[in-house]
Amino acid sequence: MAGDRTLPFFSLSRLPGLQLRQSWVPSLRPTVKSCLPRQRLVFLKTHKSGSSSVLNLLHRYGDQRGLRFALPAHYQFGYPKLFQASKVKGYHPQSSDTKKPFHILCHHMRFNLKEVLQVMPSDSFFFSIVRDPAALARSAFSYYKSTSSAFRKAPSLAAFLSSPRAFYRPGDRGNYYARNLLWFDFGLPSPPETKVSPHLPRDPNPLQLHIVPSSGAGPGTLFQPMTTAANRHEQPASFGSSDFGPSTFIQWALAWLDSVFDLVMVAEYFDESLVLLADALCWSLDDVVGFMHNAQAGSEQRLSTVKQSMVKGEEQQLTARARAWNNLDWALYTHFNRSLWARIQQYGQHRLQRAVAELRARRDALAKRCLMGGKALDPKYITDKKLRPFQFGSAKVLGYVLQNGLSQKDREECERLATPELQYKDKLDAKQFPPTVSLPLKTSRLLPHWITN
Ligand SMILES: Nc1ncnc2c1ncn2[C@@H]1O[C@H](COP(=O)(O)OS(=O)(=O)O)[C@@H](OP(=O)(O)O)[C@H]1O
Repeated sequence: MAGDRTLPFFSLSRLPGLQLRQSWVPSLRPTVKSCLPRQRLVFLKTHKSGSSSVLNLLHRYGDQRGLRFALPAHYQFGYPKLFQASKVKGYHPQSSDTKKPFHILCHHMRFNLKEVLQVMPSDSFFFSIVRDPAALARSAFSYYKSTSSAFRKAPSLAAFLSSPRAFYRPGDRGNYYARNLLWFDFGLPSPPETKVSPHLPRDPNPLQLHIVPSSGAGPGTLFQPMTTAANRHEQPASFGSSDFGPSTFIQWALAWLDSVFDLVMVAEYFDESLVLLADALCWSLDDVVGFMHNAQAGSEQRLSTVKQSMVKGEEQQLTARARAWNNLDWALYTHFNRSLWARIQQYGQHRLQRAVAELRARRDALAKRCLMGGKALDPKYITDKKLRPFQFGSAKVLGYVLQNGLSQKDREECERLATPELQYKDKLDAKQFPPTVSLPLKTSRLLPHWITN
């Protein structure tokens, strides 16, 4: 695979199964650093899945090392439209991987591999995070209550999930938040009730598949994978199958994601995921330790629904309905949950447990040192604008207040850990694009031409 890194553009370097398998081999000797820290990263920031907590560690890592972020003009890359390279601030087309100037691409987007690879080298580390669709639905319902027309009409999440079609119409305003949000964020199309043209473009993104109305070709001609490098390798058996239907489509989409993403974290196993992330990137535990961001007040009970053993009947029903309604996300979630645990097995369960315990101890120590009350607080206590999270949705978004009397060094470190994503993005933006001093006209006229040109 090393050779692949030198190949131009996207087509040859991210092949199903190959790069993935190699980058998934965990390091064997944790104490000896024989690897080089990876610093070209693409993080697909999925919605309502713990992604802001990951963003904070990426912001800090890049900030402290002077890495260049591919930043949106505002806070997202034209979402819900598919990502376009032209939305990156300071982007200029570069054909060669080595000339691509950015290290980290990590703000909200709808994933679009072809365009991402216009901005980021093809050997970047691609990762993302998923969350149990039941927990995600609870979070999204509260956050996007007024944004999604389906949620807006529904009196409660329970009412919505008991008869979602009474409230939900696919193309209506903001309704990507109301169903299969992860699938949408990964840039995947809906599976065929519709059918797929056999003639497909040279494009690695399944969104570019030509989906034709179901009155079109017969079932045997529904689908062929795109004419990319993938064609130079064995196609998975299911591709040629004559009974191609939604489940085959889902399997194909998951296989495609496996070929693109080096790691998909799972919010319910956040710390386990962080340990694997540090290992895969050759980063230290200190690089990945951080605080939880963007939690909504009252959500503690909602977290880790898959781990709760004693959920009430109603909650169980709601969970089951949310997973069924978000069937594509459930397929994604179970797939990546399985991959995570396979990877944990490879890493070693005991070794992982020790690392997770170490990570938590470091987080606890940081919380004690940095945070008033040692935990996230109601925004009414957060008067410092730099630290107050953006308030949106029907619940309060929690944030942090720093301890008094910190040394300057501690204060800087604690502030980095506690800074919400929007403020941190603004800070990085100001650093990468320092405001140009605009001199009064009279003065600038007096300046020599080599300064003004
Ligand atoms: N470490 C960790 N583990 C598990 N869950 C976590 C974690 N960090 C954040 N969260 C929960 O994720 C929700 C916010 O997700 P995002 O940051 O992705 O939201 S956003 O799309 O950027 O607005 C939000 O969920 P709700 O509180 O249920 O709304 C957070 O509580």
